[in-house]
Amino acid sequence: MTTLVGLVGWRGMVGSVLMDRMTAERDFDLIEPLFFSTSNAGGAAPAQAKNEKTLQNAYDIEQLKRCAIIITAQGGDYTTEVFPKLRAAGWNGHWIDAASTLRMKDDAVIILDPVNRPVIDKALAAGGNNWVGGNCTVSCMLMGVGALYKAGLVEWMSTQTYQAASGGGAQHMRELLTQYGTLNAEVKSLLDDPKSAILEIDRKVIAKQRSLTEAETANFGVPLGGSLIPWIDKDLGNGQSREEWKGMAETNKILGSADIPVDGFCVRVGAMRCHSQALTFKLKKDVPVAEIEAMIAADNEWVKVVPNTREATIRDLTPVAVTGTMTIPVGRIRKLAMGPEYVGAFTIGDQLLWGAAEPLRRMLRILLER
Ligand SMILES: NC(=O)C1=CN([C@@H]2O[C@H](COP(=O)(O)OP(=O)(O)OC[C@H]3O[C@@H](n4cnc5c(N)ncnc54)[C@H](OP(=O)(O)O)[C@@H]3O)[C@@H](O)[C@H]2O)C=CC1
Ligand SMILES: N[C@@H](CC(=O)OP(=O)(O)O)C(=O)O
Repeated sequence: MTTLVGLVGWRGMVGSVLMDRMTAERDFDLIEPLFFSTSNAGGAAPAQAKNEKTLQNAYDIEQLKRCAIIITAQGGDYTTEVFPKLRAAGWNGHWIDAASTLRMKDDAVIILDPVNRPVIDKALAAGGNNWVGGNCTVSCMLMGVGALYKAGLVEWMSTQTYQAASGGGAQHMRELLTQYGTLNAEVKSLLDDPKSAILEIDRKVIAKQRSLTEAETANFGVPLGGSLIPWIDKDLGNGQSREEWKGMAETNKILGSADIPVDGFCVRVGAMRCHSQALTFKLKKDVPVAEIEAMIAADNEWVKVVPNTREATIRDLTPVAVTGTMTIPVGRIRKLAMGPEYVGAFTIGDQLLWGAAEPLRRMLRILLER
């Protein structure tokens, strides 16, 4: 009998990327999907539906209990409300989740199988059934430079991120683009005149940015278009943002390692859906750059080492080059001035693909192929 797989959050931004990837990889050929909705129970399920063509109520525990596997990209509030009720009702199926709610629970594994398949297999053998996608920045980083961790070479790592608007959700992407449009409109006539003074344009742009209304900055709280925001997620009260805290906590949990120090600054920039990051490694020993490049390149089929030249970097190591692709480029790999064990690198990933949707559908495949 085909496995009944519940899909919750399938029409959201992460869910839509997940549906596209599942369709492209023919995952639906292997399952009987049961689609849920928090807002439109009784409505029509999407085209991928087979026998069950009606949307079920995503809060109906009895309907959820029918599923052997549930994949949710509905968000943390949904997980907080539904997951405990479902387990309390005796459901022992597999829960695959994009939200961060359950990530650090002892009985949950952060799934990123090209990096931590042994951790997943060990949990499966022990009867584990809670599988949670990692933070997008952490997942994209480990897809790129996981080889150095696997080889036990990393003494510590510092990361400075350049995170896209999509990390906040669909409304944040819209807000960013609207701001860009507003700023452009403000100086359009001056831009059209090649003889206009650039400092006049600059003065008008900054005046507009500073006078954006509450409605125009409702999602980010401050202007992002033409600016940046060096704080992502909650304030932990110790000087660190929650996004920065995830770097070390999740990296170590994914790897099943002891506490390798990972820290740095997480910054929101005006990119659309690719998270970029500059990494500084202190390695445990001096390893030649060519060896580091070879290790990284051989780690998985998606990572791509970009030669550390201007031409290759500006062509292949940008959000514009990477968006919508599964490729994780790692470039700018070089020894730093601090000493032979200090290595710098720059990496980028589509935060909706490897950062959110892809690890979920790959976990589904792992469960189906057992
Ligand atoms: N955005 C990101 O970068 C990442 C997000 N995540 C996790 O995934 C969760 C979902 O994020 P995201 O996909 O951005 O959230 P969305 O807001 O795009 O979607 C969440 C839900 O909102 C409902 N919804 C209401 N109006 C609409 C509409 N007009 N279009 C589509 N859906 C609508 C849908 O539920 P319904 O069909 O039931 O009405 C949908 O499943 C997050 O809360 C987070 O936990 C994880 C990693 C990265
Ligand atoms: N916090 C990330 C997006 C995200 O959803 O992260 P998490 O899955 O850890 O809550 C960002 O804003 O870029």
